[in-house]
Amino acid sequence: MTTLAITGGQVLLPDLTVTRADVLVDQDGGEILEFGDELAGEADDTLDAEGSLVTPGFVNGHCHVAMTLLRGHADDKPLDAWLQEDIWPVEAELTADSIRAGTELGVLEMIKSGTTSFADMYFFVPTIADVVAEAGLRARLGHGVISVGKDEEAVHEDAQEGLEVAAEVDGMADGRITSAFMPHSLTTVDGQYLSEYVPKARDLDVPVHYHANETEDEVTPIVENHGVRPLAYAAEKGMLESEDFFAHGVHVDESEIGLLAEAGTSVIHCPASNMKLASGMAPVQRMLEAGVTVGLGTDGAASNNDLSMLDEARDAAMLGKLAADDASAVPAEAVVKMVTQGSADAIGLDTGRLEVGAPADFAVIDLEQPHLTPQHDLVSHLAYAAAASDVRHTVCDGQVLMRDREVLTLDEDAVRARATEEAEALIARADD
Ligand SMILES: CSC[C@H]1O[C@@H](n2cnc3c(O)ncnc32)[C@H](O)[C@@H]1O
Ligand SMILES: [Zn+2]
Repeated sequence: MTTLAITGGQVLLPDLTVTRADVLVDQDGGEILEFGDELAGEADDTLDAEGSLVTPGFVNGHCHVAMTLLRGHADDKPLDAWLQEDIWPVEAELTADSIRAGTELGVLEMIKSGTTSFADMYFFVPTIADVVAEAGLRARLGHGVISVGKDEEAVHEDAQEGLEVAAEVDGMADGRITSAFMPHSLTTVDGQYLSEYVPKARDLDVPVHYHANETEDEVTPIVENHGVRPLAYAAEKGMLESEDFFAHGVHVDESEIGLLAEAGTSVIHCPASNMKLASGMAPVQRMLEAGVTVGLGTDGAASNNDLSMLDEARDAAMLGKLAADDASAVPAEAVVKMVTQGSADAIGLDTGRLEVGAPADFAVIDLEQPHLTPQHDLVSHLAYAAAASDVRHTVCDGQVLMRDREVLTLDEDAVRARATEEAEALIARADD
């Protein structure tokens, strides 16, 4: 057995207490073996965590990772105009090479900011899976299916691709990659296709992931055309199972919160995207009180505009208070849970907690920084003060992906150069 010891740090436990301990990891099995003192002598390799906080690797519950190529391309518009005028015309020009370059850039940013797992809905998914496998992360991946603007044959091809891709990538990279069927949203995929293809996803035994209740404009047509709120409509379409998860949940009413709590369907809250597109404020405190599993996601880098889950945690706490008009709402403990166990549970990955036998996924945060001094409460620091650049080491499945801020699985300069080149070529094709 090959082992790794993370030594000298303070460790964040699942109950959000912090304890001084070394952590011993089985790198072959990718799991935590032991917490204790002086474990360096027992290990083949060590990672120094003196003056640092050892936390579970962060889990990004909703992303479109290759959208890093569109970061800063189109800002300051609401969702519909942004997608239709700026984003979709450029995405029509994406190639496998651009997706590879954008995904490499996105996973590089994730590793540098302590994210070890993510859920992703996009195009050219086998290429995304290759990059995830090489970079060493965990991910639940799916092809985004859209019916609007397509003839019937094209929609069937798209939905079929969604199923085939889910079957193809599930279990790749020694099980670090899993999949889902991913219809884009309740308004961009016509009901007849949801009725036909969601049961086929059940036959594959994969969850369903989609966008829902993001803007008022998305709620109104469903109420008008189907006579029910969007999540009741989702339930009619079989998309409200306990393994399913959807992004946003901004405009949900009490009846829908009740449906979610009963069904066990999870919500991925994306506060930065919701603020930037002015979509609204999700009732996160209400959903938590009702027992809904809430995770956190960045959404794509074009509506955020970064992939840092520490930023997302702080945004969730701040926005949650504003939404509830209550400073005690969505406290530090809640967002630290959301960015670890909450997102992991929501997207159905067995990670997000540091205990013996759990997957060896870590972010190690350097606490010896002015903005993290003094250290009254490390959970408070994680929620409100720590930044992506404080992440020292990142470990996923027992493998060191970043050591002392050097990413070991990707060549940072080459990734940035390729992404710059591919992003410029993509925009040029779209402008032609
Ligand atoms: C069909 S692949 C995914 C699709 O979703 C688009 N997208 C990015 N951000 C959002 C958002 O906040 N709401 C809805 N759709 C979004 C992305 O550009 C892809 O086209
Ligand atoms: Zn999204």
